[in-house]
Amino acid sequence: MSTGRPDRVAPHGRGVVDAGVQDGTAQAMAETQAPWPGRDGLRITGVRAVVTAPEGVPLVVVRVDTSEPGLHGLGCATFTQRFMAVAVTVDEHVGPMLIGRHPADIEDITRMVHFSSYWRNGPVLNSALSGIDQALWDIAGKRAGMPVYELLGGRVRAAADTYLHAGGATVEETLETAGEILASGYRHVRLQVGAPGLGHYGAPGTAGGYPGRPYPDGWDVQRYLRDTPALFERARSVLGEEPGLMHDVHSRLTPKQAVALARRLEPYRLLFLEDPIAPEFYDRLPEVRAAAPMPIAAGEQLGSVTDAARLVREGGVDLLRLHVSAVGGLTPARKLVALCELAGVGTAWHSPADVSPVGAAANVALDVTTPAFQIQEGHVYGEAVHEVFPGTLRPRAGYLHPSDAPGWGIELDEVLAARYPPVTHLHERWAARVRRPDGGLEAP
Ligand SMILES: O=C(O)[C@@H](O)[C@H](O)[C@H](O)CO
Ligand SMILES: [Mg+2]
Repeated sequence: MSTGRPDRVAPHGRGVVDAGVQDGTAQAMAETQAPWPGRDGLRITGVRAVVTAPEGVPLVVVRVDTSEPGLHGLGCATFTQRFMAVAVTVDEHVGPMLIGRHPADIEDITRMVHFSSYWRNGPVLNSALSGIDQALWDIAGKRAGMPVYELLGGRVRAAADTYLHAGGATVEETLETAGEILASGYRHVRLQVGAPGLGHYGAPGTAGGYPGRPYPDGWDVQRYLRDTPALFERARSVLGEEPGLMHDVHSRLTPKQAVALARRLEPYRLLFLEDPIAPEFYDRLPEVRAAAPMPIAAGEQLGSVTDAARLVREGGVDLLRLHVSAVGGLTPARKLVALCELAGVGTAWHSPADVSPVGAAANVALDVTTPAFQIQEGHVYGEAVHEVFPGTLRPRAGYLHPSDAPGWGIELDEVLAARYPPVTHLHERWAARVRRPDGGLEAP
């Protein structure tokens, strides 16, 4: 792993002598090799994680090297809240199993890695798996001379329509930002408004907003249930009928509160209402969805392909909203896409600042190759990200067009990446403050 922090740099074999990997020289493990001959002599020669935070958010990518000079692949393994755990999983546990394998055996390699821990799934293991999976797809594309979207069967649309976030301290501030986003060419915008104390999710608060309460910086659910319909009522009168509007509850409501909010928002015709309830209660999403007048989008916190499939099969979502790396990468995600297509469920992949540009490119490859696609969350990466990851997609008139370069079309400048060392506990410092005014912790 390369993190730009010398104290954390951990080359293979750090203090641990492995049966197959010694002295930092990668050697193939006999047991993890395919029981069939490779079509040619190409082999995986190295696997490592790189952690970098060019815009403050720690990103994890995996680089897989091969025996062919210059032929390597990149995959997104970003789980920003636990980036070090993912990097160690890649470097110490998973990477060595890939040495000597032919990079074309993506399905077998990812199944082998998945089964090999016996206890499997979860965001740490799946993010590591995604890093290698997407890197192998990148290599496959480069070998074929094709962008990954062609390997997936080719386009069914030109580009992915995206939305950005508008979140202000007041309704007017939120709508001002929303107006700027719409004026710059986007057709859809996610609206969040602030509140006293912590603020509502995605928008600022005011310190000490609930004086005299046990926790004056808290978040008040009843206030949220009043503020949100007021935000959307004003939004329609200011922004008009045309823009697509959405809202992220960020999983803070009970199923009944979620239904009440959804009904109050009906006149404003949201494109979707996101994460109305916490993942712990996903078995109650079907009842929320059945009672909600607008499409329900959920799933960014899923860390299991099985749980995601259940959400689709049991009628919990109108729009499946995966953090693709958290379910294990492109290989499991494309199976879920096929399930969505067959079940009449749409897709709206998670892609804010804590998805790497490689992951964002994987999202777009899925978006442009499935009829199930509905909309894509967008994030305008800062220039530092473009420098570290040359080829990072730039939205054009609100659309993300896939790169036509082979693979993902994205490279990684590791020298520059090292200039942006990751900082721990950014998200945790925020999440630990999400409490009600009585001091009780809330799902963040
Ligand atoms: O839909 C979103 O973009 C948010 O839910 C963020 O992904 C979440 O706060 C973690 O970064
Ligand atoms: Mg969200």
